[in-house]
Amino acid sequence: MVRLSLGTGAARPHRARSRSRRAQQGRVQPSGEGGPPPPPTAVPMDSSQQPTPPTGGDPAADHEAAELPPLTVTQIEQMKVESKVGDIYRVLFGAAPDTRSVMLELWRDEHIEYLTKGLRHLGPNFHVLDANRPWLCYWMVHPLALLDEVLDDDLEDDIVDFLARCQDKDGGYGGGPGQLPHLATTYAAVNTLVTIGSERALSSINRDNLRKFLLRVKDSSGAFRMHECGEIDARSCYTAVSVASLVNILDDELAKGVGDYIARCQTYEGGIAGEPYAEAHGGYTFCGLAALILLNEADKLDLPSLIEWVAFRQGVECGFQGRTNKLVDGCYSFWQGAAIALTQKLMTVVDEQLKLKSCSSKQPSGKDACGPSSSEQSSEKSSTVEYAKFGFDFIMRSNQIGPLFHNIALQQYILLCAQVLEGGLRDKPGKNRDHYHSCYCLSGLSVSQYSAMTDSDSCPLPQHVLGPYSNLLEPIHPIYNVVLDKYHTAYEFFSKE
Ligand SMILES: CC(C)=CCC/C(C)=C/CC/C(C)=C/COP(=O)(O)OP(=O)(O)O
Ligand SMILES: [Zn+2]
Repeated sequence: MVRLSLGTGAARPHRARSRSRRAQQGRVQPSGEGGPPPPPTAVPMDSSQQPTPPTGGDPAADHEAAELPPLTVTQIEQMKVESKVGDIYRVLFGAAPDTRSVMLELWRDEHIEYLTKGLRHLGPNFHVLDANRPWLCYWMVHPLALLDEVLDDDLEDDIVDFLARCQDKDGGYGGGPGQLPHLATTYAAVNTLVTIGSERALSSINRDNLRKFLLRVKDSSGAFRMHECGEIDARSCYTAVSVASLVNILDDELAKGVGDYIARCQTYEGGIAGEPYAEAHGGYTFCGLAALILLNEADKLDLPSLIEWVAFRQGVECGFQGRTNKLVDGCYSFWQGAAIALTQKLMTVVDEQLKLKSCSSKQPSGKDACGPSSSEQSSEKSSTVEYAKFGFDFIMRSNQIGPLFHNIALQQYILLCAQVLEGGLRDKPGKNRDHYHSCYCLSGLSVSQYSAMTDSDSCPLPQHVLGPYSNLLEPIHPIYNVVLDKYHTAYEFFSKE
């Protein structure tokens, strides 16, 4: 096994940590409206149990004063009574909650420590995931960026060097040095490099070769294979389109036929399956919708039925399930949460489709009565399309409607059920933490915190951030799942080329 040696580079003075604009605004006391949502009814509750008694002391005493939101004991007690957080916690963990759980606090320092330690020990500790090492980089680098944690320069350089060794001489990235290039690890490597964001990181991506690799894995149907002779699914289409769009190499040749393949993956339930005639799943629903937006072909989907399917995947436990009749899982906070958040900017298409639906239900020749469908209009698109602009324009667009899921309830699931006290996040209570779930639970938390805002990078109001305002994460570009500031840097960088 080739070992990734991290943290061994020559020491350089560290950059000053620059907290973001949002973090600099400091903590804001949550307003009354900002309290936790109503209790999730499916979590079994013992009605004979009273909320946890007051601790009797100053809840701030355990923590540095500067690190605490200005909540009084009475306010915390009131929150406990209103939200039954104490009850839920006791049922889940069989113990009285600590103050930070009751306050629904994001355990930032613990998560940062867990993720940073993981990055520093990437070589020897993860040999079981030897074919996934760019993923491991992404699953740690991205949540650290969400937490606004700046990596040491030498660590960043080591990651850039390692990913350069995973880059195939003929394009694309393998799971480790010398491994076959694969679309999933290519996506993970490109997103990691964009998140690092330095000139060195961005210029290490060989775009000409990446385009050749993408053409090699493009099937005659238009869809993509995960690797040469590999499988085709909605995930391979998304990862190909996402990296091509991000590094500004997406063109008609790469785009041709992908949208039609993805549209064929939408099922009778409304969600998107991995392949035509398979079962709708949150992971593929995100992939399919995100890819279609990057291709400016979201109107090829039946969006009202997609929205309905995703919205009903949020369970009484407050988290999302990945498919019908399955258990909720923290990682779907992103796959389902981001999919439905994306539709908040697609309401014009949704309205048009609803109008067409009502026309065609009134008269079979609804097409004549209502004019051409948006799909018919989209086939008239010009052939000199600036594809990278679709990702850019989409994020600059305002949300046309508020959240179509319970954004506060989702935050409650992540903070109360998915967080591990020692740092890291997980699928659900009883499961172990891991870097994949840490990445996607925090990505989902960010999406839900910003979902009530009209503009994607404006600061959410305190009532949209469950728990102390210091829980607020960096916003992401939800199509690529990279932190928004990092996306803008990459967009500028690759627009110049
Ligand atoms: C960018 C990229 C690579 C995206 C991948 C998207 C993604 C998460 C797809 C899910 C794949 C899948 C069928 C999981 C089911 O697992 P399961 O049966 O263990 O879980 P379930 O019970 O929750 O359905
Ligand atoms: Zn999961």
